Amino acid sequence: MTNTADPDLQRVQHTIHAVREQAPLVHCITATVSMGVVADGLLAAGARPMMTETVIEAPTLTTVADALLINLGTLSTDAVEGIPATVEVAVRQDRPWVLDPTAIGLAPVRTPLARELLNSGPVVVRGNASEVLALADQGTGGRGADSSATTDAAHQAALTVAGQTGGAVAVSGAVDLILDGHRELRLERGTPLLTRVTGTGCLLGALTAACAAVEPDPVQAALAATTWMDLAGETAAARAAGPGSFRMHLLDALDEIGR
Ligand SMILES: Nc1ncnc2c1ncn2[C@@H]1O[C@H](COP(=O)(O)OP(=O)(O)OP(=O)(O)O)[C@@H](O)[C@H]1O
Ligand SMILES: Cc1ncsc1CCO
Repeated sequence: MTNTADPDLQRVQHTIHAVREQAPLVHCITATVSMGVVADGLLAAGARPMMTETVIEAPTLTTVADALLINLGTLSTDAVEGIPATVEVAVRQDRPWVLDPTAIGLAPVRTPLARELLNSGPVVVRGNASEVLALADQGTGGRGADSSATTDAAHQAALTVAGQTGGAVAVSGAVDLILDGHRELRLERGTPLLTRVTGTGCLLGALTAACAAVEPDPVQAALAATTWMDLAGETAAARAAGPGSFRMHLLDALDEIGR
């Protein structure tokens, strides 16, 4: 990233440097299919991952975390029990936590759980357009984990969710939308290759939690994480032959940004 007079971008650079300097410990309850890329992506960003989801361990381990990610991607029976108790610890300790309501809509357990969790004040809700629409009860979700709606279609739903949490909402896609009750930012960066590797949205949620650990403004934290991901995606796309090498180059590019 080059230096710029844009105050938002300067603050993005500052947040990325702060993640590298402070190496926040991010506890992640995330989809089993994305655990590897989430942990490796956090390490590439200079943060420290910790993943476990059981009620007998996750709340205790979260007492020493700097931020928490709750991703409902492959919601296990262990996590159904572990998530509320772990969120309660983060809230009690005044640690930022991020909700990624992956693949809600059709699923009968995660959908009401995600809506209930909004009452516990996630600093950022991060999801694709279909997930944010379903969260606000304005849509039935995508087919599986992918979005079937455009970011713009989820604008009103994002405002509704932000009104419920008092925090920020980040809608990802070809266009990324980040807003709270007062501000709105749009980014048209990244690469379609980010949709060809599983868990890049989950990793974006984890990066958002890492940024929220060092940046108290939820909109700025979401902006820093989204910019980081999108720029790394662009660099990786220029080097990759396809999805396999893109995954490898994505981790390298996340590591390079902000050094
Ligand atoms: N068509 C696209 N062009 C450019 N960037 C994209 C495109 N689609 C998604 N992205 C980027 O990919 C990243 C992940 O967003 P995406 O919307 O694919 O998440 P998701 O659907 O929740 O992902 P997953 O469920 O696979 O974890 C974001 O940084 C987003 O900006
Ligand atoms: C493929 C898949 N299924 C549930 S979560 C997930 C990863 C993308 O969110």
